[in-house]
Amino acid sequence: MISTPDFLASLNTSQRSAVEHFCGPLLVVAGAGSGKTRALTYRIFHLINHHKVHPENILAVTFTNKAAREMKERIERLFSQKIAFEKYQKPLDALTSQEQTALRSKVYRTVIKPLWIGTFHSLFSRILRYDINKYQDEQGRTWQRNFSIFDESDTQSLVKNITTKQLNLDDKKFNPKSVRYAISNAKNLGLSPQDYAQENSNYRGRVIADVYEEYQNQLAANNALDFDDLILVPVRLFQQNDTVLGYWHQQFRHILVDEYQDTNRIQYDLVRLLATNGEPKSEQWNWEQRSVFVVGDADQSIYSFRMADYTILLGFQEDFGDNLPDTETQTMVKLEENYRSRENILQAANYLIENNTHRIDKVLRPTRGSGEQIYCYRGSDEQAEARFVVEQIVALTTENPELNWGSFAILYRTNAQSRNFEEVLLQANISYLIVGGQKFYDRKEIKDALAYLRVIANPADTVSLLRIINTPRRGIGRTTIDQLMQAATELNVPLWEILSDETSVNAIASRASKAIHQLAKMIQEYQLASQDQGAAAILDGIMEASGYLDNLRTQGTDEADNRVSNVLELYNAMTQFEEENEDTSLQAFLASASLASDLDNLEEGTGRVSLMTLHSAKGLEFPIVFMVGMEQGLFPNARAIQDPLSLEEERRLCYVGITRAQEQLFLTYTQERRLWGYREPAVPSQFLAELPEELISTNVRKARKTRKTKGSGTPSEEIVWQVGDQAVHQVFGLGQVTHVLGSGKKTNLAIQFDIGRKIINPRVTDLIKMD
Ligand SMILES: Nc1ncnc2c1ncn2[C@@H]1O[C@H](COP(=O)(O)OP(=O)(O)OP(=O)(O)O)[C@@H](O)[C@H]1O
Ligand SMILES: [Mg+2]
Repeated sequence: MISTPDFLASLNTSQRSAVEHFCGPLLVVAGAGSGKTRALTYRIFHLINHHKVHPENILAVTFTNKAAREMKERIERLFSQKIAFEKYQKPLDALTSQEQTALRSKVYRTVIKPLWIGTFHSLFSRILRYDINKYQDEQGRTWQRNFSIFDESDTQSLVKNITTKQLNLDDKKFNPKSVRYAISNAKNLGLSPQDYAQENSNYRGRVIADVYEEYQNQLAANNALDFDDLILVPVRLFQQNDTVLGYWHQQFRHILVDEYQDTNRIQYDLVRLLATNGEPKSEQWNWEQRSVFVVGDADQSIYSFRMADYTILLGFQEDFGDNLPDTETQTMVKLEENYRSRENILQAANYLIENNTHRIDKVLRPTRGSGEQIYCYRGSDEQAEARFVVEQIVALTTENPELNWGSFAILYRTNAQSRNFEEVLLQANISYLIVGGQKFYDRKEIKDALAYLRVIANPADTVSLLRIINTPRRGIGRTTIDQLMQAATELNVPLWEILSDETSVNAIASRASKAIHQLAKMIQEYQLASQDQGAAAILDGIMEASGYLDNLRTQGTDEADNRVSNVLELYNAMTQFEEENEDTSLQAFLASASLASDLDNLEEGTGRVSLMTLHSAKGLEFPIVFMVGMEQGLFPNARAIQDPLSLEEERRLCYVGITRAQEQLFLTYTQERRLWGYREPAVPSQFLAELPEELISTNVRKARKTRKTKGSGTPSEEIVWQVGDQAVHQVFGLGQVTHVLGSGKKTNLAIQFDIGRKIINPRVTDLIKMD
């Protein structure tokens, strides 16, 4: 008889005590790579498995959507394993593949789907879908539950329209970008336009407050929110309406937050309101069957430019803990072992961060052998630097069969630094992934498709309606559109109300009226259909009915073909969304698309070198890390050199970078770099000098020049794939090809794996075709 394994056996004593903590507040503080995220993940499993907490009563906040997805996968694995033992007395792997699939999809449905795991933005946009109709802002503006979420480009153009067209402001004095930034900051501090005007009583402040006020009017007129509203509106709603707050307070009995050092005041208010039902601090807080569990590392706080504030983490125990009935109750756990990095890497990181004055000292002990020295390399210029990095990647993969391209990360301070690395990687025929490059959802055709869907879901969304009114061309000219808009503005109604009324259209638009009627009729049909059809079906229908896809198909250029495959990829993303989520409505999908952050790449990153900024690397780990551009003025950046507090934040960023590396770390800088168009001599970063000399080697072994490219088995490139083929993927295991998307060099495969459908590029991902 095989007994069920102890699932917490892979945790150390401190992690275990954090995981087993049941009710009341708990703060886990610890350095990088000490298993904080792991403890948080296991605690969710333990709450459900051991304490029998219902998954829908758990709210877990992650920093990215990707982290949320990984956490769900992990918890699903643990549960499937547990059930395999209980039901079959066997480990999961020993079951037949049918048994595994059936078991795992049941776990997904019953345990994972009902969990509330995601970023602050995605979780609270979901809550607003239920309750925003009960909210009113200080000027009496209201929103409906089918609200649109405007992204940065939508909000930018709203602001620009207000500053240049409505208020006739000078573009140079009131640069729309900086005005938008000021509004966003105001929202992050919880300031309304009136509050803002009070705090900034000079001319500029008053003007920005006016723009802010008008910006709010327009958001409301479009029944739209911006990203900041997704946090600010719930806070205000909870403060206004006890019933709504009471409902969600009851629902979320256990609240967990990862990366707590990077929360800002408004996000903190949300956590505090939900956990305490808005009661003032007193002995009334009832911690029975309820907990707040946060994990973080003040040394990794790197988002102060988004108002993140690590003193919130430092204040946690006082905020939540000092009025507990039982003073013996534990409110803090420290983790002191690092499981990620080799000792040399860890020592360097610890040494560096000690240069910061604003910190609490903590212990971080290595558990792994010392490993190689840290290599420091100086290239003559940025091209030599890129060549060096790529040569090392080639040499290391050739020498070490366990490494593949996915084992490497190149981390830089600013996005612009990626170009040289991309060029050399391309020449060497090495596939790479830019994390945080152009978002899938920012591509023109995807924005067009989403605009159609947004108009169907929320006809008041005039911004989206204007985007598609004559896309593809249907003979509705600029003058007609202006006249329709003018009527809408004068009557103070959404454009849709004019456009969908035959009589009004006939009166305003003579020649184009037939085309407008057709458009309105088509949108109405799909509005009706969306009441009982899933989001993917609606996309499919409207893209054909509107002639959007036909228009691209007849163009016959590579670019147009590419756009068609992107729309198909969107379709696939939607079917995947429908499989993974409880709420499959159009609104729910649109929210998830708006919130797909630039760190979530739709395509798979396995088997590719990752390129990203140091900020994007938070929470991640890679066997081999290159930190490039280690130069004064670049890293630390020029502003920070003048300002001690910013310098400390740059140093924390450097600490984050170093601690991403598991096996080996490379630091590179140049003798001379082209910056802002000029060639300038470069000065090595002061952070290099802060590392202990004995850990650093400047004697980088010569990389062997080799042309060998890596990839196991037959290169996937030569395989011709068909629907129905069986494919084995390194990570996802065995799957079946359900669609071949695009053609020739652009072919992508949709493959159904146990964990769900994925779109895979067979030219960059190793796939084995089964006979
Ligand atoms: N008790 C343990 N035994 C073995 N490995 C562990 C243990 N705890 C964590 N790990 C491993 O150590 C690595 C780092 O863990 P994790 O990502 O949870 O750390 P973290 O504290 O969240 O790091 P960061 O501060 O960078 O977010 C992971 O690969 C994880 O699987
Ligand atoms: Mg973590």
